[in-house]
Amino acid sequence: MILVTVIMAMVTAGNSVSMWVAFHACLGTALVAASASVMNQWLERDRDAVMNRTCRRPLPSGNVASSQAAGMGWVLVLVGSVYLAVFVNLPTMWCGLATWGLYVWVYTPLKMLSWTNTLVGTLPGALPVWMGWTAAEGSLIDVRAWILLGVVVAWQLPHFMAIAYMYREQYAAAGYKMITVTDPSGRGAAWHAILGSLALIVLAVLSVPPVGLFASLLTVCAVAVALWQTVAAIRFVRAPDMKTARRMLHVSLLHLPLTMLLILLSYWIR
Ligand code: HEM
Ligand SMILES: CC(C)=CCC/C(C)=C/CC/C(C)=C/COP(=O)(O)OP(=O)(O)O
Repeated sequence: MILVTVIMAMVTAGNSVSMWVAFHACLGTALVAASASVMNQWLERDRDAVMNRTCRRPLPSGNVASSQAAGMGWVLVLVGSVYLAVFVNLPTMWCGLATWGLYVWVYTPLKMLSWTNTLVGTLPGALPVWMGWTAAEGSLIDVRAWILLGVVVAWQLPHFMAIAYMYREQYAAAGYKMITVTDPSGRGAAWHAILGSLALIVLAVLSVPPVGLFASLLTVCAVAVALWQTVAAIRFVRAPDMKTARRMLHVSLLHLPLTMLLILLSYWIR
């Protein structure tokens, strides 16, 4: 899904991108993102062993040695960054390194320190959008680059608050300071999800602007999808439990691809 956000941003940046640049941008992003995942699992190997959700991963299950993982993480980020610099461009490489640094060295340690970690984590989750944007030679002072970033930032709130609630006991056992651990009532998580969903309604209008009849129909669809996410968040606020949390997660997994499709359609008919 990260790569789908990259492709969506590349297309909507407005400069026609060759298939080769698109391919190189996706492969380079995948290499740097793979490194981020490996480094995250290397740093969290002991805590991953405690959680049922993560204990079967390669490091805690003993299939990969700690030194192998660390080596692989560093090689992947090095190869991925050089690849982006050579085959795409330097701004994309810098966006990739910033995403990687924020995820591995800011978000990952912050999970042990403060419930604000998720707010920080939304940035590396969304920044690949800017990798696609810069790969297409888009300017980062263009307001549309910020709107697209905002969509993926806001989307992660209902997405992850559902997960933080579903696995709150495992997170607590591993020592993570997720908001559902520091506030087990689920109310704090629920409000994050509501605010994220409300922001998604505004961002739906901004990212799928109603300029013309068919475009307005697409705007209505984008707002309807964001409202669907908001209703799931409201149900979770009113009764935080496994059922309402799982529903909110499932809606989020449909919300982002649907919104990206509508953004692409509204770009193509312009
Ligand atoms: C703060 C940021 C994020 C956090 C903390 C987070 C965390 C998680 C976790 C823990 C799961 C596993 C749920 C389970 O085991 O039941 C998950 C699932 C998923 N996430 Fe995220 N995520 C974040 C951002 C993103 C982003 C940016 C994308 C893509 C654009 C994404 C796409 C997905 C998808 C497709 C799934 C379902 C597939 C799976 O269970 O592996 N997430 N997320
Ligand atoms: C180009 C590049 C570097 C892309 C990286 C994008 C990326 C990995 C985004 C994930 C965002 C995020 C905060 C995930 C949760 O990790 P977690 O540690 O909470 O998940 P876990 O508990 O399953 O390990």
